[in-house]
Formats: sequence, C-alpha cells, structure tokens
Amino acid sequence: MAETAVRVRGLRKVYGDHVAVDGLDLDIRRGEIFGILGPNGAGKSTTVEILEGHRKRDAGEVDVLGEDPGKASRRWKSRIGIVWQNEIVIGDLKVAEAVRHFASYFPNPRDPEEIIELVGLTEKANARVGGLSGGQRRRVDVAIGVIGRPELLFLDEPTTGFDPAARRQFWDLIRSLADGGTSIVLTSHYLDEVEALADRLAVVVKGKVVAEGDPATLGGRASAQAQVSWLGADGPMTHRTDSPTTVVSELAAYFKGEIPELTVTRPSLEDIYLGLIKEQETVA
Ligand SMILES: Nc1ncnc2c1ncn2[C@@H]1O[C@H](COP(=O)(O)OP(=O)(O)OP(=O)(O)O)[C@@H](O)[C@H]1O
Repeated sequence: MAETAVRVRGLRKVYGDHVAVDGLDLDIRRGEIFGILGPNGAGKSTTVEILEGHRKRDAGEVDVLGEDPGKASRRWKSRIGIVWQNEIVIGDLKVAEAVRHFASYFPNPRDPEEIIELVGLTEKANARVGGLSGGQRRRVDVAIGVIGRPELLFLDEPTTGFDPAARRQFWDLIRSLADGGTSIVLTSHYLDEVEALADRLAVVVKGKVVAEGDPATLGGRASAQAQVSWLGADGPMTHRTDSPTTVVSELAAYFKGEIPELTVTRPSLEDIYLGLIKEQETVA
C-alpha cells in the first residue's frame, strides 16, 4: 500500500452522452515520474482532474495517497501539488512575494528563497511576475506547485513555450524533485519530454489505457526490428533485422573496418505511440 501513490480501477466519466473516461485503470508507484500520453480529447485532463479532487467521477475506484480524492480532507490537499497557470492571478506580485504568499497556505512549506533558487529565478526574485517571459512564468508556476512540499505533483504540459535550453534545465529540476522522493504525474504531448523524464507511462485513447510500461519497452519497442543503414558501393543501403549485431559484424568484415555512414536504429517512442493510436482508431 505504502508503495502506491495512485490506484485507479474502472474509472468512468460521462459528459451528457459523451463517455470521456471509459473504464480506466492506473497504478502509479511512489517516487516515480509517470507520464500520461494521448491524443486531444482522450480523457487525460478529465482523469487528472479527478485524481486531483477537482472533478467528480461517475463510477470506479480512485485512491490517491491513501484517500478518495472525491472525499479528501484538507490535510490530503496539502500533500498534493498542482502546477497551475497562476500568472494571471499573481501578475502584479513580485516573484518572491508570490511564492511567499502561496507558502502561507501550507502547514509545512519549503523555504521560499530555496525554491526560487531551485527553479533558477533568484535573479528575478524582485521582478513582477507579469513582466517575466513565458518560460520564467512557468517556473514561478512550478515554484508555487512545489512550495507546500507535495508528496505527489501533477504537471500538465509543463514546458509549453520553453526554449530548448530552458526545457533541459526544467527537466533537471523535475528529476531533482523526483530524486527527493516526490511522485510526479506528467501529462505532455512532447514525446521526447516523456521519454527523457518518465519512469513509466500510460497511453490513453478514447478514455482507456491502451498501453502501459516504461518508455524503452512500451508496445514491444525493445524487441522491434532494428534498421541497419550504411553507404554501400551502389548508394545508401537499409536492412531490417532481429539481429543487428550479426549484420554489423558481417558488414565490418566485408568493409574490413569502418562501415561507411553506419546507423542502427529502433523505432522511436513516437513511432510506437503513433502506431498505437492508429491501431485504436481502426478498432472504431
Ligand atoms: N466540462 C466538459 N463538458 C463537456 N465535455 C467535456 C468537458 N470536459 C471535457 N469534455 C470532453 O471530454 C473529452 C475528454 O476531454 P479531456 O479534456 O479530458 O481530454 P484530454 O485528453 O485532456 O485532451 P487534450 O489533450 O486536448 O487536453 C473530450 O471529448 C472533451 O470535449
């Protein structure tokens, strides 16, 4: 029990006559970064909002940190962190004021100065939130999301609008939170982000989990055929194989050393993900 952060069985949510979540099961372990992927309208936000206690469900069992979010206590709420888009509400406040303000809501908050440093905003501590860049504002959102020392953090599309360097820094921040023991639920449309961060992930399509696993092996990825490509005497060559090592050794013997322009690739997470989505679409 202590190992589980989130346990969901048979979750269902209906809007009018539209079934948004249709018998969804989920297990998220304590201390892991868990990615939720899925196309637009798949039911990800609805599911996450139910886990956060912000939306009622129609059926199913939900346990988050040992409680039902639908009936959760105030104390439970203080154990959950949610990265909202706060900037509109707090635009007039300075960064340090905003973080301190939110710290005051929690029984055992982290030190605001420390958190501002952790998100890389020390130099902007006295700047107004409204005047920050999009990426910097998102960092304020994260600072506010983690100020209460959450055991479980919900991150929805955290790096939208970040430049590549800021994304990498942000990933380091998320990893450092996870290393510190925070369980993290990450919803993102960026497959590279999920691949870089998630220990495990679930793909949600039409309100159900259609695949679950770690990014390296999801949907048979690790055992999928490899593609060996090289430059042959007559131009570029490609060979699909279950035993790329054998093919590469044969090529090395043939070329008596370096194989020109050699690459060995397996399907990317994106290839696997798009395949899963396509498969589900055809199952109408
Ligand atoms: N408040 C609501 N009232 C009616 N229908 C809703 C409501 N919220 C969501 N829906 C519908 O439920 C389905 C699932 O929506 P949800 O926002 O959970 O999907 P999502 O996977 O988060 O999508 P996205 O990737 O676009 O954010 C969609 O068809 C959406 O139109």
